[in-house]
Amino acid sequence: MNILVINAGSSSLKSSLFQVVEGKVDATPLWQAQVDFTYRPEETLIQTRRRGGGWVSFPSIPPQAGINGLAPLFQSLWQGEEALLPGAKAIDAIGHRVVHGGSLYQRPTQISPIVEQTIEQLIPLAPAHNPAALEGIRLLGHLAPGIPQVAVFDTAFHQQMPAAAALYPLPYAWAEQGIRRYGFHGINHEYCARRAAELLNRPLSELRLITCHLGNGCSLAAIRGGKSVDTTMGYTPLEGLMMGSRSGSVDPGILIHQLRQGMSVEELDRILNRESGLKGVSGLSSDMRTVLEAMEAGHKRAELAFDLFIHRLRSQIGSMLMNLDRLDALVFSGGIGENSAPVRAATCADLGFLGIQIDPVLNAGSPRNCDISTFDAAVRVLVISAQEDWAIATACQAVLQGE
Ligand SMILES: Nc1ncnc2c1ncn2[C@@H]1O[C@H](COP(=O)(O)OP(=O)(O)O)[C@@H](O)[C@H]1O
Ligand SMILES: CC(=O)OP(=O)(O)O
Ligand SMILES: [Mg+2]
Repeated sequence: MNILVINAGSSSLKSSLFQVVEGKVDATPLWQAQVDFTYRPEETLIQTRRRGGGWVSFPSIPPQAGINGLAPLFQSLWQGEEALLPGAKAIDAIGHRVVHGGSLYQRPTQISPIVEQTIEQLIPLAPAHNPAALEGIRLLGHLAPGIPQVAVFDTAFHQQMPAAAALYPLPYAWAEQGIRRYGFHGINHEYCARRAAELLNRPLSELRLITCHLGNGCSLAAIRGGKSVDTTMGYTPLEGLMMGSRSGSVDPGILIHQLRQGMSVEELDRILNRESGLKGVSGLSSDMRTVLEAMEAGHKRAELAFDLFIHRLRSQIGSMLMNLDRLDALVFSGGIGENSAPVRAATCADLGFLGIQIDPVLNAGSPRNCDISTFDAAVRVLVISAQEDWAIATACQAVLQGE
């Protein structure tokens, strides 16, 4: 069985082709692609890699062509001399990451016209994400007709959160209209919880975890016995932590003020989603690497952006902690969580009173899927590589096998 995964984001797309071997999705994909639509104004960066090989460039497309312009990339899998598969029919299933599934979808779901319609209806709640997922679903439906497609929702893992965590203190009628906290990055929070249980060699059912997904979008989850009991993102992926270019939570009074001053809704949306966070405060970039480099070179606003990021991260870890009766492990994942020793060190600094203490040598040593806490710390601190694509393929396999 071959499963193609499409993980479409607002400005990038990741894709992987997995093989099911002896009933399990093989962790190493046969093929991977990374597409960056923001690489240059006139050029999309497309790179592909086959199992065992290095990244190679694939002919670029104009960024305005968007996901539809990627038809040759996907077709290259089953067409031409270099094709990996004998025809599109050799793909047994296509799995898509869909960021917002609303209240309807609590588990991965095979895509039908109704599911597609719902994803479309949810665009206002995830305007930077759901349109890309839809474009991917439609493109593959066209390129590989008849192959089952499965939507794996980032919201699904948080659907069981208790009402006190899932609702806002707003008029209850709003909650009845669906204005409630959904939470996101569930695919990776759930994966991290399972992987943490493996690394700790303990049953997931008895673990109390806080998972930190720190990528371009950032969120935390408090996980009790494998279930999400609270998370920092809410109705949209704008709530919660400070992110690359998103503000995270701010006083809604500020938004009312700006609207009263005449700012348009579109402008406010753009500023909160694209011009805030690390980018807005540093004035430099939404990329943590750039912020860290500038900080080392003495750039004051980069330092301020970093300090704000850490302050909010620590505050919200504290908030997640209060949903648990103890903490077994704090998990770092996502591009920042996996790669930035300074972020992990600053997040865990002086938390010995909570039983959190990391080993500076282990932390600095490019940890991958391992424990970086000191040997006697009560709380384990783990670094876990996000494997969203593999998790999507695994969910996709389960749906097709009727599990
Ligand atoms: N070595 C590193 N040090 C600090 N930050 C890093 C490092 N490598 C990647 N990052 C950061 O990870 C973020 C992107 O995370 P990623 O999970 O890849 O994004 P996405 O949410 O788009 O999947 C960027 O802010 C990037 O700067
Ligand atoms: C939901 C979300 O914020 O996703 P990403 O981190 O990929 O932007
Ligand atoms: Mg991501």
